[in-house]
Amino acid sequence: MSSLEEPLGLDKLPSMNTIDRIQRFSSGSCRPRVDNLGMGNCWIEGRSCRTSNSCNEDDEEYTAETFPWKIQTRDLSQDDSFSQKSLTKGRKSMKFGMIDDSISDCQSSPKCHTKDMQGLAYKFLNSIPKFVKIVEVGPRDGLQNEKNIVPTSVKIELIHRLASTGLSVIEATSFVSPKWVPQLADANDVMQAVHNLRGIRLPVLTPNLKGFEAAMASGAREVAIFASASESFSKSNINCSIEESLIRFRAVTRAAKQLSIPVRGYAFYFLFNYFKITSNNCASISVLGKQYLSQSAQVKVYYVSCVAGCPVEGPIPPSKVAYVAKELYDMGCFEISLGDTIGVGTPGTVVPMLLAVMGVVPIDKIAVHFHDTYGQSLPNILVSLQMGISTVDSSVAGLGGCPYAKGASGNVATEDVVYMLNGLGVKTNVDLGKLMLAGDFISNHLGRPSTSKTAIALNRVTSNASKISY
Ligand SMILES: CC(C)(COP(=O)([O-])OP(=O)([O-])OC[C@H]1O[C@@H](n2cnc3c(N)ncnc32)[C@H](O)[C@@H]1OP(=O)([O-])[O-])[C@@H](O)C(=O)NCCC(=O)NCCSC(=O)C[C@@](C)(O)CC(=O)[O-]
Repeated sequence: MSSLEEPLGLDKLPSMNTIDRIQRFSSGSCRPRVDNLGMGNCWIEGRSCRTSNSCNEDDEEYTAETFPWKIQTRDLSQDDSFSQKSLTKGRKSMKFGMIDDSISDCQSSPKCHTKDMQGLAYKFLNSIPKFVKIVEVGPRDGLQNEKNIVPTSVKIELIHRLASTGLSVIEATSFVSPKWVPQLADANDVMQAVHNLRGIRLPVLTPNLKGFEAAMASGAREVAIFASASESFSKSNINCSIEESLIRFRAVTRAAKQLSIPVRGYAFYFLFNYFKITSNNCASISVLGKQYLSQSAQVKVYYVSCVAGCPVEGPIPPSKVAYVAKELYDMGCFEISLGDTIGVGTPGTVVPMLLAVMGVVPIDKIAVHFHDTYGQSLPNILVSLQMGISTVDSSVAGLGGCPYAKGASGNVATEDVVYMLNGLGVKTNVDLGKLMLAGDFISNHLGRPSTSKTAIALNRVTSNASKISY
């Protein structure tokens, strides 16, 4: 029998459809409900009732304490008096949390306190989209940095498994120079094998017209271009300046438009990149005091995070990211994915960056793409959702750890994103169990454990359950 500290099994995970509950309460009516949280089978004005005509007053305390946002009896977004109070009177108001110490005036009266606390929770959760599109980038961003070549057949199997989970977008590969990214040299073979998958979008990266033409020949029907917000790193990643890259990308978007091919744009804002530098200019490159050495002796490949700003150009302002994002949007990209490539961003830096981009690109065209090197992806995603972003990039099993840069890890794990969204009552259409099978498949092939904490916890439950002797 698993003890209390064991994680819940897949079939027992709480699936609070919080957003629906809040809206349901504001109508004040009671509706019978099947509730796997044991929260009673009917709610009136946020109180858990056994039947629709006998609400048990005692439950209110239990509910208020455990799920303060559930006792929502009015739609606060219309109630200016409350929002004005929490917005204006608070001395320590947080930008998006509206936490201020005027709430403490309510401490003495439970009624007032409960209502204010419900209001805060409502404000934290109400702006979160009801549906989030997950863009799975594991087969491309996840695998591109793998040192050992993954067989084409394994890449194809991974895409098929991901396609069975309910994911609607799976980034399949890149049509880039095999000298730069040997792992994806089999791009054509992969796309020939999967391009006919039904009901799934399979975008591929194309840095220039050559890549675009190769992608079209392979059967690809959607492409992605990728620009950086800092000169020096544009040169290291795609061997040209930002402006030159934009010229190249305009040629790709023009060609794509003629064939009605949708183009996604990536804008890197915390640049993760690599300089191919000879030893004599190593000294100038050491941001964060760390230098990551490549495996190859003859060329030192340094991975430099420019979170503290570009070692050459200094801080990269969000306005620069907004400039690149707007250029990509204006040339016809249907969506702009903002990439925190080595995961150094925090909610404190993500918010101003998103505000800058939201000033020039419609919010429903913005996606966020977080790597989890510093464990900041989920808080960064949550704050993005609270700002209204509804497209999140992620990588099954958290693939993408860079074999050259010690400590640099992959994208946020898709399993962890789905678990958090399920818990928030946000729909994704992704089956977590099937997703974990895909993650197990690729992790077993790579010979290393998944970095998804959700997968690790749930797999532990399954293995414990299988050990229980009956
Ligand atoms: C862009 C180039 C090709 C320019 O590279 P270049 O050297 O400037 O290009 P070139 O025109 O001089 O060509 C050099 C060689 O590459 C060939 N070539 C030229 N273009 C292509 C192509 N499309 N596909 C295949 N081959 C190509 C070309 O034919 C030539 O072959 P050679 O004559 O030497 O035999 C090179 O810099 C490159 O491939 N870079 C790789 C960029 C890359 O894939 N980076 C990783 C993806 S971005 C990313 O991961 C970040 C993101 C998006 O995930 C967001 C985030 O995580 O934050």
